Amino acid sequence: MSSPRKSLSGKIGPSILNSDLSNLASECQRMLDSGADYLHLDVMDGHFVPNLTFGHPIVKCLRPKMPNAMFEMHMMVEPAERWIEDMAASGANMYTFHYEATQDVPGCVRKIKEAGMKAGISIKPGTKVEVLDPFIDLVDTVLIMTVEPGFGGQKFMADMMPKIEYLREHFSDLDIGVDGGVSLDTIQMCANAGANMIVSGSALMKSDNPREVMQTLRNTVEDSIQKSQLER
Ligand SMILES: O=C(CO)[C@@H](O)[C@H](O)COP(=O)(O)O
Ligand SMILES: [Fe+2]
Repeated sequence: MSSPRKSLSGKIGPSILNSDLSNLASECQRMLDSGADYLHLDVMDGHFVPNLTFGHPIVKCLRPKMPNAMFEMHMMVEPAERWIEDMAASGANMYTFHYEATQDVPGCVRKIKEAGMKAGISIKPGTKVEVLDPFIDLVDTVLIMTVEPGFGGQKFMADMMPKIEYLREHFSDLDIGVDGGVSLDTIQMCANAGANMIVSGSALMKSDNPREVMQTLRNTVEDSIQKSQLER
């Protein structure tokens, strides 16, 4: 018996990397109040990427202030497995690790699930998308990087769109995320390619009206999903 079809929806996850980190909780709350579906929290270890951000102690402090928020942890750390238990204990909902940062993808996913979180897998711009084929059934989402991980505010790499197109063509129900330089100028490309989980940092943080930007990003994705479903 085939499993029931999952219906895709457009979701917006603000990245708070380029926000005022001295006011992290209020910046997160501002994004939630503006209609964010989840928060994309970028964890960098100064080793896998050439930058440092924050770790599970911060997540633990944020959690009680926003008990119902969905925290997706973008773990730019090596080894990828290192912080699974601590992040789960601190209140993270999803642990998105990098393919390039582990020797054992299935083992890493198993530990994430055993810790009670959803699992996401991400690839850097230089990694071929086909390497993910054996692992798609194991994970909840795939996150395609459209900048070199490490910094917010970089230029969107349009040449990553074929990776998203490949995934959407082969895995029609998969939640596909895109991260890096996503803005009102680049969302149409992401939506056309088939991304449905939209991470956006600077474009939201710099906007005077993040609610309107989120709504436009979401509508663009939803329109594209509807169109592709009509074409099926
Ligand atoms: O993971 C990363 C960068 O490594 C991202 O989440 C970005 O920080 C998103 O910010 P913008 O590129 O949208 O400014
Ligand atoms: Fe990120």
